[in-house]
Amino acid sequence: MLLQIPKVLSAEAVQAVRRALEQADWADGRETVGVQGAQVKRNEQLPDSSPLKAELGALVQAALDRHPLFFAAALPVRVMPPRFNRYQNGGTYGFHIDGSVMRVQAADRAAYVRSDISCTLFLNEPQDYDGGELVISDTYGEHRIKLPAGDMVLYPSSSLHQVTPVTRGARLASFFWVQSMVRDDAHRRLLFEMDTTIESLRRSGADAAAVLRLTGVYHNLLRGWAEV
Ligand SMILES: O=C(O)CCC(=O)C(=O)O
Ligand SMILES: [Fe+2]
Repeated sequence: MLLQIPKVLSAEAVQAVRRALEQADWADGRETVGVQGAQVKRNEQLPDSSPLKAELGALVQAALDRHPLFFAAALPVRVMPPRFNRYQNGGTYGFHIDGSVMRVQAADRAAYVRSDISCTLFLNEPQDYDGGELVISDTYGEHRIKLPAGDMVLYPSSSLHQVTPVTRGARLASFFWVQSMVRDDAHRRLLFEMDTTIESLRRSGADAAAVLRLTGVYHNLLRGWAEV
């Protein structure tokens, strides 16, 4: 499922993150990627050891925790600490596939996250730069994504994707991966559709007993599919 989640960060939070990123020390994005990715990756990132990365990452993670749509769509069990990237002067990240299993910290060999879902949270406005589209290729074709600051896209980590060259200005984003309690994307989508439909039925004042039974079906499907 490819889903856009609006307003993960407020305008004020976006401003604060962007101001902090203006002062930041950036590193070559190839430091956090394998051989395959390094051939096509031309961008900058906050180093994993950077205190600013930890601070801004915590802010993003807190915003995700408050967002009901993120929980409903991702059913997160583990989230990689968010990273931050910048593309400018032709910066790009050619077609690649994200690593399937990631270590949270190089020193901690026990902490792994399986990447079920990839997320990009846009931190500046589409009119600030040319190019920099996130192109996601799946069985339905190619989707080109470029969102307002504060909005996020999530998509299955099994998809090939690229970021097209930024030919004017700079593109700033936060990106991270989620291990979902429901590994199968098709199951996750069914649960998301059921969850949001139950919510609209509830809001429209539908028959409470029927809504209760449907809620039971939702939870019993989740109980069957969840790995926690
Ligand atoms: O910058 C983005 O939107 C995506 C970055 C990406 O695909 C990656 O770092 O694996
Ligand atoms: Fe990627």
